[in-house]
Amino acid sequence: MMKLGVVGGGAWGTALAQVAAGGGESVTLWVLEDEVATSINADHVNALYLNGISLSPAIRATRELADLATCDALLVVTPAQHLRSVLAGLPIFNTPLILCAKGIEAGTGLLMTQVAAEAKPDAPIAVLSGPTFAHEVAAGLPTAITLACADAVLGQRIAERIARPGFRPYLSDDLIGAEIGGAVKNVLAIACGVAEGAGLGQNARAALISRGFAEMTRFGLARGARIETLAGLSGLGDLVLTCSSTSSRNFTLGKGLGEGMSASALLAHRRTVAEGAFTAPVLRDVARDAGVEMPIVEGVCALLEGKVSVSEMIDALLARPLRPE
Ligand SMILES: NC(=O)C1=CN([C@@H]2O[C@H](COP(=O)(O)OP(=O)(O)OC[C@H]3O[C@@H](n4cnc5c(N)ncnc54)[C@H](O)[C@@H]3O)[C@@H](O)[C@H]2O)C=CC1
Ligand SMILES: O=C(CO)COP(=O)(O)O
Repeated sequence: MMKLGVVGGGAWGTALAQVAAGGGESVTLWVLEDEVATSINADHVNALYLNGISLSPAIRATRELADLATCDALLVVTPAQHLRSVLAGLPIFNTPLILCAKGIEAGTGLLMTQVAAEAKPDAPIAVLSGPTFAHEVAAGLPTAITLACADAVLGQRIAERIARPGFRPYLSDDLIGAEIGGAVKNVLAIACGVAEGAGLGQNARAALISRGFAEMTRFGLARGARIETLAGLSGLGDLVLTCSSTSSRNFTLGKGLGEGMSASALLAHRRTVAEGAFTAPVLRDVARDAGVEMPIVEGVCALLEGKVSVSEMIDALLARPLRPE
């Protein structure tokens, strides 16, 4: 039995630890905050990030990255902007890393697989991504997810280790496709939240999802992703989920913007992560460099940066030249 560790004790890391411990196997979960470690080890809850879920007693929280050194594989679930620093502190070399963050690194424009390859060049890499609200997964509700791994044998071993009756990984070897879907959909979910907050109606949301998917596809294909991955769980599946629900932090951030609040007010003092706010400007920049048109992403950036009002953002999208679909 593969001994799994989890790096990151936010909502998703905790939910994945719950999945990994689902058969009673012991799981070590590295967390940043003392209070999270205490709450998990003493009371089997993560009151800060995943309140209301009873966790398996087989999950042991630690604040020492060194405690993960004996694991056979690690689910890495830090926010995207902290991946590099946390990997740098991990005392492992060739332990397989299953990357679960959804974002692009600010400053470098690198995807999570590229950051991991720089930080741990000898570690085999997999990507786990899909339409997966943490609280539903932790509660055991039915969920399907993409597990992308270049090494088919390793991918199969990981899939068998994490599969549960209600948690179904689908295997792929398209790591780039799997990670691009998750990174881009967060930015598009902000746009859909804006439409909701501004009361623009359901037609507008469907248009943003469809035209957003066209942007995701253009960007993904330019980076070597495969269309079937983008149209699968980790792309379109996650886009639809995140663009349709106030359970999404990104959608909720957009809703606040659409209601007229500023990004700085909405992002100040928040503990949980809305990855799209960090990914939007770097995605815009790498897309521009690659000559890929992403008008919805451009609009979200301008709104986050306070350069346009909500109505100016919407008007700019509606005033674009008519063109074939
Ligand atoms: N919550 C969800 O439903 C899902 C989240 N994800 C992805 O998982 C990743 C983690 O998100 P969540 O678990 O939801 O986080 P969260 O929003 O629940 O918690 C924030 C996390 O950031 C950590 N953090 C803050 N400062 C840090 C630092 N300096 N170094 C390392 N860690 C730091 C906190 O300890 C905490 O674990 C994100 O990329 C997110 O997009 C993916 C699928 C589902
Ligand atoms: O990635 C997610 C669901 O698949 C969670 O979305 P949010 O980060 O917007 O809450």
